[in-house]
Amino acid sequence: MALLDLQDIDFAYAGQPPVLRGASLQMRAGERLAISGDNGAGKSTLLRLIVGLLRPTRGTVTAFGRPRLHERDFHEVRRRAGYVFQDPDDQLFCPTVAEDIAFGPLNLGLGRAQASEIVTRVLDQLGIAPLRARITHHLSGGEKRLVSLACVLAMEPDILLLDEPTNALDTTNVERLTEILQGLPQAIVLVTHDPQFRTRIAPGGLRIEDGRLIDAS
Ligand SMILES: Nc1ncnc2c1ncn2[C@@H]1O[C@H](COP(=O)(O)OP(=O)(O)OP(=O)(O)O)[C@@H](O)[C@H]1O
Repeated sequence: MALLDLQDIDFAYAGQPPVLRGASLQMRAGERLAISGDNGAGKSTLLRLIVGLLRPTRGTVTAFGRPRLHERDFHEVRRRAGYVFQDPDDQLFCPTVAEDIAFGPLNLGLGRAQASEIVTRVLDQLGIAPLRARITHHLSGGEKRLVSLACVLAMEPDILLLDEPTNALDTTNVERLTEILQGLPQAIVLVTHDPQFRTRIAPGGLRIEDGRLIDAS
């Protein structure tokens, strides 16, 4: 079964020319796929369509074996597809790092103690345990990005949707992130402008050109 199956997607923002025109992609469990394309080509738009933050004007989004049409269909998709936004300030909204990471698990109905264990685990996994009690708003750009990833990993998603995850990271943290992602079992859709990072995470790739996804490998 494909985790994701997008068929012939058209999309335009209101009053704008089309961004996507007949875009299709399939992803299977554990697969890694890089999406490249010029600035404004529609990469972030494609990720938003996958999780239902936007709806196509034509074409179908099938995720985890089911067609997804209505808002209620996308609740499960957002739980199982961990989306790390391009801008961490769109992702982080709690006063402290620990609260931000615990938010998703608590929302799923886990108890305080269990959520706290998850916070410890993902902070350790990303090597950012000292950030636990920090005020999110005061973190550096790179720290925020790692905390965004921690929030998503805390939900144990089946697939990660990563929008420019190396933005604002120094060389050491890019290296650490590369090793972490290489070691994860999840499928990954990776949007990045960094060719070296792309090659190490997702050798196979697609490129958005004129609204279509074409083979870039
Ligand atoms: N909310 C919006 N309303 C109107 N137009 C938008 C909106 N969001 C994005 N766009 C436009 O849609 C096009 C695709 O944007 P998108 O953010 O998907 O590109 P991208 O490939 O992710 O670009 P980048 O590499 O610069 O991040 C761009 O021309 C952008 O200006």
